[in-house]
Amino acid sequence: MEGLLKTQTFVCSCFFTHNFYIKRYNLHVVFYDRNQFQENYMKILRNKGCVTEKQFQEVLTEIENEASRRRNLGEASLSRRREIKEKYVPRHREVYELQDKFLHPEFLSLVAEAKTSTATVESLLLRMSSMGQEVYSFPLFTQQFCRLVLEELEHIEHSACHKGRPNTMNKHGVLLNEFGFNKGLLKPLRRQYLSPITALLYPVWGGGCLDSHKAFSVTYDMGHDLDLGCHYDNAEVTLNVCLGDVFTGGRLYILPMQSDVDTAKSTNSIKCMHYPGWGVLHRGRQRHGAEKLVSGKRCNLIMWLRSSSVRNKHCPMCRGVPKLMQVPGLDDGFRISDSGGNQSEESVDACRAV
Ligand SMILES: O=C(O)CCC(=O)C(=O)O
Ligand SMILES: [Fe+2]
Repeated sequence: MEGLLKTQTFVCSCFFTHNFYIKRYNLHVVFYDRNQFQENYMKILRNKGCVTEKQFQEVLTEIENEASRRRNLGEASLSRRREIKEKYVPRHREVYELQDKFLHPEFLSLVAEAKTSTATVESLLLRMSSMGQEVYSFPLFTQQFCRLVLEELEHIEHSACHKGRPNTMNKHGVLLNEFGFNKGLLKPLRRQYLSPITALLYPVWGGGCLDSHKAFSVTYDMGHDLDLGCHYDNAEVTLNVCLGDVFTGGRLYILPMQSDVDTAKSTNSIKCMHYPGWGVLHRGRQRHGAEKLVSGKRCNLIMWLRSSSVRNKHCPMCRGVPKLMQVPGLDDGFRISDSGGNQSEESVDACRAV
């Protein structure tokens, strides 16, 4: 579908009102206006140490700035893409085109197995590690490819072009689609390599009918962010791949899903060490965060994998039926077909989601 028809892209209107993150108080909030905010959060914030009028006003200003940034985001993204296309000269052109030699031999064998008609979760588990609670880890990229990507990201960071930052929580890192990583690298990675795996691992979460993604890098360093607060992703399935560098600490922790706690499947959180080249797959709505980096610098590639046939029914961020808005420059993976039904890229008949 994609590439033949012009895909109409949408965001849920909650993007402009929900999930504002106040890092200082480690709090996610909904913001419609000052009165509603004061009524809903004054007490909560006070309990978290936001006690003076000045502190409260600072929080308000921060959220209003973020709300305004989101309103202008589509336009800003389009303008950055124009600038990048005109001015950015890559350092390593080859990393923009996926080649099998970038992929770890064990990952290629995992994908080959996933593509067979006899593949099962059990047969995949002979080639990947289960961390419990539908969290899986496996080698994905070669060290050499990670090194090239890290150098490219460094080159991007030092370039004069404006950079789109991943989201409210990650200010250090870059939106990879704006720099042209999607077409030749990330889209083929999702379609040809990840989808066969996610179809088996996450059938009820849209793993069999992924049709878009949002990808970005995240960076933690001694001079700036060291950790990441607990959150869930705007994704049906998330891929988190460590690119390097040399670091200690910074483990990914993943909390049990409420449904797993209810059925007593698990009450323990999972801790994943990051190894350069290794990827972790988890459900996007499973709450998680990054522990404090102890030394060095860590950079990871995050792909929020999306399935329109799942999210069209249920927005992962506000948890309601999405109120779709078309905003030039913004795409949160919701889709509407010409006939008004749900339509997804490559997958309508292949979708195993319920
Ligand atoms: O830093 C990490 O490994 C986690 C990043 C993450 O969860 C996110 O950006 O959504
Ligand atoms: Fe996340």
